[in-house]
Amino acid sequence: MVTELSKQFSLINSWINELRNVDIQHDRMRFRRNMERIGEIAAFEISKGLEKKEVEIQTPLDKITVQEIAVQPVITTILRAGVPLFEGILSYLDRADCGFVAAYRKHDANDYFSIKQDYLTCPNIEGRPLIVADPMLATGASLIEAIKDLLTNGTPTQLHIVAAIASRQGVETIEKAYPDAKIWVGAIDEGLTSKGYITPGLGDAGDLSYGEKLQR
Ligand SMILES: O=P(O)(O)OC[C@H]1O[C@H](OP(=O)(O)OP(=O)(O)O)[C@H](O)[C@@H]1O
Ligand SMILES: O=c1cc[nH]c(=O)[nH]1
Repeated sequence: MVTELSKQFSLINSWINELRNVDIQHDRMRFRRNMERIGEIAAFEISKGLEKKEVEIQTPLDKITVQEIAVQPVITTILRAGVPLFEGILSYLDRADCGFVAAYRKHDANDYFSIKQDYLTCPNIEGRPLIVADPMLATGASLIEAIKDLLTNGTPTQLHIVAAIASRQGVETIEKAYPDAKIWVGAIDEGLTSKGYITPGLGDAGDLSYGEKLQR
């Protein structure tokens, strides 16, 4: 199931507009903060579907029985572009555990690329909700590789994928690979270039957050 968070107009539309706008997106602190804000909204939406439990707390005046998250999720991301979106999610789901995957596009002489993954560190996800943050769901190849590896750490109760911008093709690829996943995306764009860039998209999320990388 996919939820496009900007479909119903709200503040999130303005933040996505700023991520895309060439006159604004090079303000790196604002770019990262807008990614974080999308992560915060996604975390809030995800929290509505988390399993709840009843707990009793003591106020200064009385006891009260309230609802709390029953099982804390594990929040994960793909380095490096995913970090600001991840930080936004973690700032709301602030008792979660966290995991990290490093993946990059390795280009060949014809500029075709494959996904190279060389780092995974993640707590046990058995019986817990798993959230995977990846700001740009382009072809979906990075997410598929990352999730495949993450699932070696246990079977989650729920799988949530959070992206700021996704291509229609990327969403369909993930839906096919993980039909039970809940996909939370800021906006879905129709285009994907031959080099795997979302159009109109926003360009390179990692470079805009942290500086232009040297090609490997
Ligand atoms: O859906 P895909 O086609 O796999 O592409 C999406 C990947 O591209 C982005 O990473 P990028 O390589 O831009 O990040 P970096 O700057 O952190 O290397 C993004 O964070 C995804 O991981
Ligand atoms: O459009 C895209 C695709 C992959 N990675 C990005 O940063 N942007």
